[in-house]
Amino acid sequence: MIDKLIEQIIEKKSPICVGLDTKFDYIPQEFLSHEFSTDALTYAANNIFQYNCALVDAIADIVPAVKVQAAYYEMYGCEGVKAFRDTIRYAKNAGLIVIADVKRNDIGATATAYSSAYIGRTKIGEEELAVFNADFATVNGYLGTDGIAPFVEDCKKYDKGIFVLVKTSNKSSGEIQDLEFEHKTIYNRMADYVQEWGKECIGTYGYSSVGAVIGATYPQQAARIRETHPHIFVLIPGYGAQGGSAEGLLPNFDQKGLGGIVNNSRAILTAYRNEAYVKMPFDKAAREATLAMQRDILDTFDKNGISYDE
Ligand SMILES: O=C(O)c1cc(=O)[nH]c(=O)n1[C@@H]1O[C@H](COP(=O)(O)O)[C@@H](O)[C@H]1O
Repeated sequence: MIDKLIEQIIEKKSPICVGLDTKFDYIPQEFLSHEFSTDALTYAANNIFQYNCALVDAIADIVPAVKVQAAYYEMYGCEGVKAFRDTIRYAKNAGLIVIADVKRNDIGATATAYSSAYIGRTKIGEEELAVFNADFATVNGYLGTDGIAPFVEDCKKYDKGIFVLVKTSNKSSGEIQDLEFEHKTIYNRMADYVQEWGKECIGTYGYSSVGAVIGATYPQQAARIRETHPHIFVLIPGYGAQGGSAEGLLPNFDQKGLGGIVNNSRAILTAYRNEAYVKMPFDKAAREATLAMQRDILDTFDKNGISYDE
């Protein structure tokens, strides 16, 4: 799966993932459907799905992927989870690669069930069903190898991928991840495991379908990880609303502009509230904000001799 993602990144010159962390409150009043259906949760979930469809239509030709963050759907109950599933389907039909941001993990047997749900298959009698059928899922590796192995198996079996949390973007991520043991930080040790777990999933560009999450807010840590983990492809959240800069993304990338994909959720979802785009409809504003992000990254690449052209 990593090769398919990389091919789209090269084709669109866009190492960008739009985050569909869609809250009902983000939807502008004028877009809300007027028929207040059966109950509030159904109403919210239907509107969220419609909003996502309009956003996907607005950005599908300029980005390779979307990341659908499950928490923003679970908060609307079963109806929200249905919107999550339908959003994944819609984005895939639009030709996008979909990352299910579910950050799952558990003991091996239960991790197998999570993996079946998001990237594998659920067996019912003779049938095998791809339930949420995302291309990638985010996972938490801090339970160790038995909690990740089922996901890796499904990556191989069904040509899927995972991103394992290594160094997260949030302020308190250092409380545990930066602790040192035998002269190595916990996050660096996790990166060692990610490289080991993914060694049979390396594609033609030299990156593995078993990737890592490293926040844009921690460029020095990203540089340290990159020194010794050349095969790890990185999902990089934290650009935009969390303050990560294009300069700070550089340690993740090689000279061909490969090695990572940068997520941006709120700053694109709610771009219509930004002064720069305030007169635009939300979908046009989202597209413009995405194009501005692409320019920012490509200009920074250019200044540092990084290019998608041969
Ligand atoms: O796994 C993630 O995607 C993730 C990891 C991390 O370290 N930090 C982080 O912000 N995220 C997710 O990335 C998105 C960031 O959203 P914005 O800050 O609005 O761009 C949210 O969906 C977070 O849950």
